[in-house]
Amino acid sequence: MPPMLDPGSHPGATSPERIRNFCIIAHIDHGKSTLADRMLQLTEVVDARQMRAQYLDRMDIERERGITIKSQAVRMPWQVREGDLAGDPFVLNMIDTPGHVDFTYEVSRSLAACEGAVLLVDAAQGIEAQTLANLYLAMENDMTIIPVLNKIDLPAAQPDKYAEELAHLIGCEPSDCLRVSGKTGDGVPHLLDEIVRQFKPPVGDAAAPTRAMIFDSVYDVYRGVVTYIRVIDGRLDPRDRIKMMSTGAVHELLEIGVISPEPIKSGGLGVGEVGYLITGVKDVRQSRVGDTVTLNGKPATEALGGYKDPKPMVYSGLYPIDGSDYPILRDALDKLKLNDAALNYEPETSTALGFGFRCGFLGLLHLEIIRERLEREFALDLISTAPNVVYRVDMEDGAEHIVTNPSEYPAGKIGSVYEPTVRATVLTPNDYVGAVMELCQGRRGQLLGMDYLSADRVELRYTLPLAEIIYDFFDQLKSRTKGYASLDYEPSGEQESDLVKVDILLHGEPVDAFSAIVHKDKAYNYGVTIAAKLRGLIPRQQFEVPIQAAIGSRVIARETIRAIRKDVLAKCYGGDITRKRKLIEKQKEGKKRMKMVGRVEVPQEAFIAALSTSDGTDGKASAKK
Ligand SMILES: Nc1nc2c(ncn2[C@@H]2O[C@H](COP(=O)(O)OP(=O)(O)OP(=O)(O)O)[C@@H](O)[C@H]2O)c(=O)[nH]1
Repeated sequence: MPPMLDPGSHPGATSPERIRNFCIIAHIDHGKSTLADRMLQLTEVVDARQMRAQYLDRMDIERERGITIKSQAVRMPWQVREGDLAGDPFVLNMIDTPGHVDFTYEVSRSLAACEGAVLLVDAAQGIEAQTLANLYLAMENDMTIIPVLNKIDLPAAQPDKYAEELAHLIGCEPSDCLRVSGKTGDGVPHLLDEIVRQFKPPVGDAAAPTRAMIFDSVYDVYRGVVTYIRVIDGRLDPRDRIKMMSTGAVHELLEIGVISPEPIKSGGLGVGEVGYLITGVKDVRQSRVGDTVTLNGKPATEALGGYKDPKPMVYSGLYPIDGSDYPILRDALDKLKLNDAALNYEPETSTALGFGFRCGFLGLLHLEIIRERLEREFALDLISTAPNVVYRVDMEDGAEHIVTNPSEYPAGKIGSVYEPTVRATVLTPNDYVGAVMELCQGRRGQLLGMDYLSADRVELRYTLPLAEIIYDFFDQLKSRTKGYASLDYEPSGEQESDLVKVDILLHGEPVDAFSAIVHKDKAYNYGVTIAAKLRGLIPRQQFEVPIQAAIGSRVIARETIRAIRKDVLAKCYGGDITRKRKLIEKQKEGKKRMKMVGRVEVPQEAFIAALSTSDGTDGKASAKK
């Protein structure tokens, strides 16, 4: 018998029965990237020499923070080692999914490109909130699930205990849960065999008009946008003219191929195959996640389901600390936008902070990532205003306003105000249920339900206003449960709430950067805190300066900065006029960095200090879930 051709080297010619498309889903830090690395090594896609930890996490920020932001797809050849299929060559496409709530939509598209999911659980930690959230997503997509306990090499691992829990959750036998160590590689070959055996091959119609789903697209400086696709029906070949079904835009396919783990050009991709394509477009907005690619000459009539436009959930103003950096910030945002279809921004000006941009993000982590990239890749020093959610305001006269910036809150007779809500799942040991409930109730949460996953682990489900989560909710949750609780949430629409806009006034002038939309019961607290903070930060002036917090024309809190005259000439006796001049010049220099709010001079540092402690984003812990 002639030797079998390695199917991994023949993209475009692999029959669907020989393909398995899968992803690994896990709670953060349960070892997904480490397991993926081991698979790359065992399938000899990467040899030991090239291997570096977390091969698939490309971005520096990802590697440093140990989180996965952009999904990738790798093609790996695998010959089953044991049992009935032993010796048969298969192609495994591993699709990496981002692990954070901000990117739930991208996760759902990655899952839609697979038939199976490896549900990975740390054998020393057990099931966590994201394990559940990901499992539910996988079930909604009708995927086959292989439960796997990881890190069995750890002395603290309790695989028997957690196999029971997992089996109970999925409805299988504890013995169906595989046991592996991504670190030592133990059990991983067996897992690869089971992936072939348990996951279904892709199904599609090779003769039908081509339909391929985009599950990721990234901008590359040299090659333009690289789009990751999974072919559902028909096939795609080099030089085809393709059409994006959501926009109708037509492009020529300049290159098509697979990632293994570097890009390899191919003669085309057929039913069930996963790979990349390049058309020369320069903006990821022209190649959107969830969209369907078809052929211009023989287009499909119906797009694949599930396409959604990314919608910003959280807004914040970004300002350069040095006003002359504004053009650099603008260019930097233009560049980042090429790689990020969810990033939104428009110019705005603030009395306190000068010229900047109002930016829309998918969530707090997304905000932090963008801010960090701006600071790191473009050497910008930035200040961001406290993040806020998007409000819908219905006026009594029937007009509707969408408010993304508190300073644009409409004046006049307001009928009702709506705010976005999330459905949150908290998993906690039994002992902390009281503490978690207290926290959620304090944040205006409504309990939806509570389940015992095992004797000592409880799942609590709440509806919470998104605005209450984006401050320090996660940090509070961790500190009240000694780090044992985990959180996951997804958008769940909007609710009418009793919200008011609180303005902060300096000597009667509103300071836009501190305006906030808050619940009526929390307005007083917000006003008092900000007013007290500013009093400590703003230097005395030659006249008395009241700091007030107000709702409309009603003042709810007040602090006063007493008057003082700073006489720089006080120590200059005698008539040395040149020295006096020098001192006055020096004082003028200092004043240039002052911002004028009405008649009050405020050093920009005061605003920066007040903002950096009033926003919840500076705690690094909030980035990780
Ligand atoms: N002892 C042991 N440690 C492991 C194993 N697998 C992963 N780790 C460690 O667990 C930590 C998290 O592993 P990652 O692979 O980064 O986890 P991840 O799930 O990809 O994390 P995110 O990308 O942040 O979601 C790292 O410090 C790994 O070295 C294992 O099998 N045994």
